[in-house]
Amino acid sequence: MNSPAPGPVLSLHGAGMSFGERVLWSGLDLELQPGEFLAVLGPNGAGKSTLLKAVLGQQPLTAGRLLIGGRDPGRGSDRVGYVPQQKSMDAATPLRARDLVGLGIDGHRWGVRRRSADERRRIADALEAVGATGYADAPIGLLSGGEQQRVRIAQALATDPDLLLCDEPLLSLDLRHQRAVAGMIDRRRREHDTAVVFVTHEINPVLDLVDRVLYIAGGGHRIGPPSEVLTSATLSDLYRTPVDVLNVRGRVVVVGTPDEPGGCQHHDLTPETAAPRAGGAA
Ligand SMILES: Nc1ncnc2c1ncn2[C@@H]1O[C@H](COP(=O)(O)OP(=O)(O)OP(=O)(O)O)[C@@H](O)[C@H]1O
Repeated sequence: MNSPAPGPVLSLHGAGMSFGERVLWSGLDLELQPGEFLAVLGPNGAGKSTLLKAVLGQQPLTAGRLLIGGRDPGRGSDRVGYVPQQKSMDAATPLRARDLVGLGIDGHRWGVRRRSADERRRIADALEAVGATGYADAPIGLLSGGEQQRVRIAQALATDPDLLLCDEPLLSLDLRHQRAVAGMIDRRRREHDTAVVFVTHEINPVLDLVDRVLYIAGGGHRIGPPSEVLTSATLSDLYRTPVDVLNVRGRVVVVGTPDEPGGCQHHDLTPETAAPRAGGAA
């Protein structure tokens, strides 16, 4: 395992992202520590995925500074693992799960080549860590959504990154698989001190794991522990309209956000069991 660089894994200072007149976010200050779990929330189009692209070095900031382990972000950095938004793979995709994980290690190289014993071991270890050894040689397109998601996480972790970026990794998974995927990511950060940036529309399945929430909406943002950000007062202030955050049977439910064309959105932000840590949310 890489020993994590001392100091923050990710730093944003006065960071901003705009497209023309449209400001997605601005004045964003964040220092993410090793092992920290940051959930990024917000309505469609708020700029959550664009934040991940900035961290990946694919979209330059329009203001401020972004550093990964004290360095400028770069494409293909081994320090950053990325689980992209789920797209179902064609059944005819000519790749095995094992090959997809291998691309996490050497995907930047051209051409077919034999892998070293060390690379083969790293691939096998990554698959084992997510419980995917049993289908390592199955064509990726024939795996279920939950199985494919495990393989994507194995791919993102194959280089032993200091920072794991996940874009809606729970999308279209059932409750059991949501728990399994969230648990896998949590175990990783606890055992390897990997910092996690987790973009999601559903905070509930991960609420007990989250250290801080970054909530982006309408060009503004709030950042802090769930109990401070997921409150009626904070979200009403952010949305500049009355928003209620309810605690319903252990779930955080946000009511009244103006994200939908029809007006009020009723949007279930949290999971299924256990009293959430956002205790002040009701
Ligand atoms: N290169 C670009 N040029 C112009 N506009 C862009 C560019 N990249 C993203 N956008 C716009 O920025 C907005 C934010 O996109 P982004 O994908 O970050 O949203 P999101 O918060 O991840 O949304 P969702 O929850 O729907 O996935 C969108 O309206 C998108 O069209």
